[in-house]
Amino acid sequence: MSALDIRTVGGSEYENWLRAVNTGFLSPPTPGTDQVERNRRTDAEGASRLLGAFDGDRCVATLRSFPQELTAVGGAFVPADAVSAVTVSPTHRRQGLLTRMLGRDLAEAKERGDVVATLIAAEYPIYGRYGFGPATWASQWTVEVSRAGLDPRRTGCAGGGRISLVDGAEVRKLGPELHERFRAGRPGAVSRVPAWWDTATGLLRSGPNWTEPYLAVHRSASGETQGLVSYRAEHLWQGNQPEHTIAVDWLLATTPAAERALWHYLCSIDWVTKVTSDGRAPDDLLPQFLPDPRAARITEHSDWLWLRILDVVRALEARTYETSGTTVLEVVDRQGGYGGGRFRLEASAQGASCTPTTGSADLTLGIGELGTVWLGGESLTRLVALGRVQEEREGAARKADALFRSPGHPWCPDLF
Ligand SMILES: CC(=O)SCCNC(=O)CCNC(=O)[C@H](O)C(C)(C)COP(=O)(O)OP(=O)(O)OC[C@H]1O[C@@H](n2cnc3c(N)ncnc32)[C@H](O)[C@@H]1OP(=O)(O)O
Repeated sequence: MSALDIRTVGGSEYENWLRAVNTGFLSPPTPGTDQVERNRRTDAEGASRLLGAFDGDRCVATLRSFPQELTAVGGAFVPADAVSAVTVSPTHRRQGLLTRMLGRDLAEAKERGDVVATLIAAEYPIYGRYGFGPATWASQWTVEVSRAGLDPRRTGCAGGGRISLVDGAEVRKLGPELHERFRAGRPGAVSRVPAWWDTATGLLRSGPNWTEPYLAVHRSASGETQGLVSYRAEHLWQGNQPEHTIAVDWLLATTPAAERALWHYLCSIDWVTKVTSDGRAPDDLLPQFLPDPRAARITEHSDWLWLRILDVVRALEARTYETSGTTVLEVVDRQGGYGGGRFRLEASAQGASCTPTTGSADLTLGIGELGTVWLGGESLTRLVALGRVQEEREGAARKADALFRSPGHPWCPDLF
């Protein structure tokens, strides 16, 4: 283990710390004024906790965490310790700095009473050893517009809704409230600070290469804002034929009608032959909005949000369950003191109770596996088949799956 000093980073060390973040992420090392301004704002608004490891005057390792709310199955907002900007400079890797920084951050999160820790993993093998498991997945979709079967003469919304192009100021006004309604209905979604909207609309920029996106809002017939989309055009002329691509930065909707209208709008823009979007839910309704669903293809699919349960009792009591039933879980946590133990979960439509027990277990699983099934995006039966969860009683995984399953896949549209 490295003997370097790890400490909370204060104001005057901020740019030194940011230089280390850029170095770890292989970005140009010296932070520009745009990046410093944007990150300072985001960190101040988000009440970020910054850790750094110092070798002499130089910051060589970084970790940022901040308070977040994560939507559980059923819509409750659960307090989370969101972890990001994890870097160790190439000169100081594999000396235990990540282990020390994350150990300290998770211990403080547990002490504060956070129920889970969350992060987006840069590489799959890093975080499993710390009790994290993948809990949401994201897909990249590509729509071949000419195969979609949409009528090119129709641009209107069904049901009297309306789509308007708007500027950044309007999105900053409408977005936060729309997002609050959205995240209440989507397990896996996370809270946002106001700076998220300033960054998405260019008021805050990370560097000189920023270009302005197109922004459109969907309003229902009664005038309620139900959807927002940000997109850009990638130009391609084949001879004298336009074959442009619309690349969606993000698309949020609170009703299927608004979602359908926004995708149809994007597919109806003249000159456009392809519409692409990263980071969508694996069970996105997009293909089913098209007369020919095969026009929409998943071109990439990967794990996205990772979860580390810090408090098994509160995590299991915070979510709802599809049916009534009881299961006893032996939860193995290699990092003692966080989440391990044997727990009896009793679930019904009225709520759930989870209590430590000495009764015999139905299933034995790691804390990371519990994180993986908690949002309903993975099944215990599959994890048993993979040898990652052990059935202590025949049929226990299937029975527990009936409790844990959720009507839709969890989805986290944010990168943090
Ligand atoms: C939430 C986020 O911010 S995700 C971003 C993560 N950061 C990056 O990917 C930037 C580039 N990488 C790095 O900065 C560093 O390599 C880090 C942060 C991933 C790891 O930092 P280190 O200080 O080297 O990790 P540390 O020495 O504590 O390693 C602990 C264990 O994890 C293993 N490990 C660390 N990084 C990796 C990796 N990328 N792939 C596989 N195993 C890894 C180590 O081998 C070690 O295993 P061991 O205990 O069996 O020997």
